[in-house]
Amino acid sequence: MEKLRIEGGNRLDGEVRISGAKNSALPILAATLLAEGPMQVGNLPHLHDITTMLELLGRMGVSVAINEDMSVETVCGELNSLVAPYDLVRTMRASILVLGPLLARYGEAEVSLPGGCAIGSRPVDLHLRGMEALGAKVEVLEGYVKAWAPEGRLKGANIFLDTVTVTGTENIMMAAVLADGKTVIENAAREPEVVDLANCLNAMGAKITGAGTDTMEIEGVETLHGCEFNVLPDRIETGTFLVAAAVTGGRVLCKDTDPVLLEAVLHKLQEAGAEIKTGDDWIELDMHGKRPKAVNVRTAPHPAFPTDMQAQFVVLNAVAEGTGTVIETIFENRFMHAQELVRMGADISVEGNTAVVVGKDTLSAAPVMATDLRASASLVIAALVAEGATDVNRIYHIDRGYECIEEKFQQLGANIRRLPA
Ligand SMILES: CC(=O)N[C@H]1[C@@H](OP(=O)(O)OP(=O)(O)OC[C@H]2O[C@@H](n3ccc(=O)[nH]c3=O)[C@H](O)[C@@H]2O)O[C@H](CO)[C@@H](O)[C@@H]1O
Ligand SMILES: C=C(OP(=O)(O)O)C(=O)O
Repeated sequence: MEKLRIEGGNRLDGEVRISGAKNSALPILAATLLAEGPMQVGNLPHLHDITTMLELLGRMGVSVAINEDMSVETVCGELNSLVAPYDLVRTMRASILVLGPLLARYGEAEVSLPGGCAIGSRPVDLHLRGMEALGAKVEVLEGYVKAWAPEGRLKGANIFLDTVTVTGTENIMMAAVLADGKTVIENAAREPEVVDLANCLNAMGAKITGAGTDTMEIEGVETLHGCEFNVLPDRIETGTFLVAAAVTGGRVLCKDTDPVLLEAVLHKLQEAGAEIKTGDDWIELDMHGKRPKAVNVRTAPHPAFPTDMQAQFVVLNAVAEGTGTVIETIFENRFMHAQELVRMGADISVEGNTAVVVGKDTLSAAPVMATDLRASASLVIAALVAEGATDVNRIYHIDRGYECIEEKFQQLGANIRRLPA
């Protein structure tokens, strides 16, 4: 298995281009199933999850072509399969996002239940209840969700989500766009990726209002057409590079990003002592050689502090001046990085959903194991400041969510390389 070897101690300094957002690209690729006519999706990040989604679409019978500018063109007509099989779904939970579009346009779908993952149980009950509210019949049999629309077309409905769910909101929105009548989703997720998907669907001819608020209204239409759409910048990749620069006392200019997408994160970085400057599509962080100050963080749905940045801030606190408390309210088991960081000399105690992190002057290198995507990112950041050479193992997690991670860090002056299996 490949690993990353990182020699810590270099202060990061430089510019990095931020890629398109994985969590926006995946639902938008799933939405191409709804388009009668060609769709062109640009600013796609070069990631394993994107390849998996394209493979899933291809297996179902969507024609997929990659253009010279790396945008993807899809044409989705007659499909030869309405099944998302286990071998693909098990590597990527976001495969569940084909459920809504398939039901909406083809009246049936069979999607393997996504497996458990290291950050919590992650059920999909709210997705399924949403489909039922829209008139679908849903059965879970032999590990597969089988859903069909007995009348051929789904029917608009009022749906209240008990818990704010990002992919749940996206799945229900994609099911509702072709339904007969109006759907209202209450307690909808407000994440920028939900808004990006709604913008894309509207560009395809959908009638969605209220995206970005907790109440969305969707007036069903008969058909959707193709369009050209560029996915928004990755706010989590942006935040990861900002934290990496901060913990090394360095400076980074993130280009092709959007400061509006990560206000809560920027606010915490300022509280940690970073100087932050922003423009329309860039963010510059400068620590001026200083050590960060510990900050308290509590994750919650957007616009509050994102759970996908929690692990990175645990590392920031681990090397900061003072003690920081990190509370995880979204996933019940998202502190797997804490144990690995402790092996690098961090002082972290986890009780329930709270990690108390006492800042240390320095961390020390140790072989560590990545357990999930953002945990992997946090280990890389820790290795950048640790004394000695750290090997981060099981990096297939990181390749799900970070494009060319070692090249981008090298560009900023880090000593990092990928070692073959
Ligand atoms: C591909 C993608 O966009 N992934 C993101 C998405 O994941 P994902 O959409 O899977 O996360 P959700 O927003 O659905 O999860 C939020 C909470 O709701 C619970 N829940 C969710 C669905 C459901 O049917 N029942 C239920 O109880 C979950 O267990 C969790 O406790 O949002 C998460 C929260 O911002 C991010 O960490 C992920 O990076
Ligand atoms: C948890 C994440 O992704 P996924 O929902 O694809 O597992 C993430 O992006 O941090």
